[in-house]
Amino acid sequence: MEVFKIAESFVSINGEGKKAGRLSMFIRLRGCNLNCSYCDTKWAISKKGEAELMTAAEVSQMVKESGVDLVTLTGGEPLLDENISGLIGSILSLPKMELEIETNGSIPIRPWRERDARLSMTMDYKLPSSGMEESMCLENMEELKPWDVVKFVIGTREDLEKAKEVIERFSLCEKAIVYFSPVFGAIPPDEIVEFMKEHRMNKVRFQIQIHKVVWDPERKGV
Ligand SMILES: C[S@@+](CC[C@H](N)C(=O)[O-])C[C@H]1O[C@@H](n2cnc3c(N)ncnc32)[C@H](O)[C@@H]1O
Ligand SMILES: Nc1nc2[nH]cc(C(=O)O)c2c(=O)[nH]1
Ligand code: SF4
Ligand SMILES: [Mg+2]
Repeated sequence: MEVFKIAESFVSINGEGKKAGRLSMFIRLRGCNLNCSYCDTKWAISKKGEAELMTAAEVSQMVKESGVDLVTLTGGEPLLDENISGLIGSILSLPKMELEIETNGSIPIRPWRERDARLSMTMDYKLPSSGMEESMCLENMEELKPWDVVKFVIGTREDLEKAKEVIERFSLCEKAIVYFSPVFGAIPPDEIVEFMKEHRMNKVRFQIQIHKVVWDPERKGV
């Protein structure tokens, strides 16, 4: 029986993406293949370290008992787990359950594309200030569905220019929902809005991580 390394699980309001503001059950898997300069979850990058080992059936039972109707599968990098299909299937077998997967843009999303509109991807494009841009899997740009999100987490002016270039090169606003979000505390948020105004980026949405405003930004489990 496959087990998953759950670094933490909790119910909170969703602080990011198109379902922001709604209650969600967060399931954070351990282990990541990248090491973004700004990562706010560095403690979960290593495969080692504290984790609860749970089967897909145990996770879906926990979700069912939680009473929420949305799951955010995050990490670390959730798509790194070779058995992740089993966990996705198990969560989606719960009636009316919605599932969003936070993924870093370096892993092909194709294997999970044919499933169900209840499954959406929130996929990052890692910009220069992350130090991880060369790991981006550009084939993913052709796999996006209209209900997916592409998120640009922006730390510098150079990041803004690069995000604009990538949006135009892959016509991203025609393919998915596009967000700009500041690296928390790294760039004045109004600089991002001014850039959007200057370039009339009518289809890009601006977002700040809500949970970092509601709680101490360093706090885990929220
Ligand atoms: C911790 S990551 C886990 C999922 C996956 N590894 C990824 O990078 O998408 C979840 C989201 O938090 C964002 N994030 C991490 N650190 C951040 C920070 N300091 N400020 C803003 N967003 C951040 C990431 O860019 C990603 O969109
Ligand atoms: N409240 C809250 N919302 C979130 N949305 C995405 C998160 C993540 O770490 O992937 C996250 C998180 O860590 N907390
Ligand atoms: S890919 Fe996600 S979890 Fe991994 S280092 Fe970057 S932000 Fe952190
Ligand atoms: Mg987070």
